[in-house]
Amino acid sequence: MRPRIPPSDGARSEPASPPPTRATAPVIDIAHLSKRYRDVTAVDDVTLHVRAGQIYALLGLNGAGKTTLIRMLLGMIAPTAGTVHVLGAGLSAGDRTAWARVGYLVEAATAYPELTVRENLEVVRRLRRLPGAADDIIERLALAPYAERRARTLSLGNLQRLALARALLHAPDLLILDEPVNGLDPAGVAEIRALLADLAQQHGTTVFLSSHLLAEVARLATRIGILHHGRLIGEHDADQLDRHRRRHLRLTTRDDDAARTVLHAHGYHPAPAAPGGLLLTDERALARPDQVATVLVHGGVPPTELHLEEEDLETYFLRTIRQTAPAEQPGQIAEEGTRDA
Ligand SMILES: Nc1ncnc2c1ncn2[C@@H]1O[C@H](COP(=O)(O)OP(=O)(O)OP(=O)(O)O)[C@@H](O)[C@H]1O
Repeated sequence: MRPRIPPSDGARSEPASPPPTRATAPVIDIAHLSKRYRDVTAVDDVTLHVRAGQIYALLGLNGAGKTTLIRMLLGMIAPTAGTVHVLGAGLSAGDRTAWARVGYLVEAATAYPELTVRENLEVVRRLRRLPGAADDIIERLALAPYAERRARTLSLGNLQRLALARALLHAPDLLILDEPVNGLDPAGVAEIRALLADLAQQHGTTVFLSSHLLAEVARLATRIGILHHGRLIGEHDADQLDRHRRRHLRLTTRDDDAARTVLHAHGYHPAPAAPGGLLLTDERALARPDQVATVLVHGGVPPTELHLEEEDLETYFLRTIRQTAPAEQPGQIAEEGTRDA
């Protein structure tokens, strides 16, 4: 276990209303952050906080401003306005103590092409003066079969694993990852998801990551921010996401007009569905589909099919984005949203 942020100094023995301790202070504290490039506002007045142990996923389509925000977080570029604090410090200010506790991966994974996977990790280990060998991290990132291969011969997915291994080698308290699952196949995505979840749950590592794979990454996060055109248009605790996803009861009968009349008579509000059948969104219908079926049976129009359907995460995210972008054509957004890595 790595050292945790100490609690308040304990000089007083009596419990009192807790003062704001370092343990409760955000690990990442971003306030009114903006970055403008001539006529492009890449990041627009973003305020967000990431707390210790959270896995915060910043989700957005290509060009939403994710990389720009992460580069400001790491002090690689200067904000046009606003402030950024990481572990209580500004990383750009060259605070070595904070840097020693941060692992990061930004944009395309790179490595020394002529060195093997193991040698690449050894370089980082020596630079950081870390004890031991790199075997543990090689195992954890499933890189053992490639340990003696030169980096230039690796697939994109394995290069990404190597980049993650480098970011994790010094067991950082905070991991900042820009598109960490880029180039990985679905099995690779699932592995990285398990690894990050384990780091957060078993070791208390805080993770801040960005991705355009909305649904894929949302399943890993404990908190989600949606970035669109540089603006943070929504934030949710992951366990609250289900509340926001639309649900409906889809039913078909042999006579939809008769079914609609029966349902109306019982206080439901059916709407026509495409390509046929009816949709119900009444809370009462969603909570008790069996009662809807009973009403229809008693009314002489038994349902031939009855499904409780829930919007998937991808659809939910795209709807959220679309609602804040009325000027755009839905088709454009859908295309953008389904674009692959
Ligand atoms: N150095 C730069 N000069 C001018 N415009 C830039 C620069 N860097 C980024 N941008 C613009 O800022 C916007 C946000 O880009 P950014 O790379 O941060 O988005 P992103 O969400 O990371 O996208 P992607 O997933 O495609 O990497 C884009 O319109 C991009 O063209």
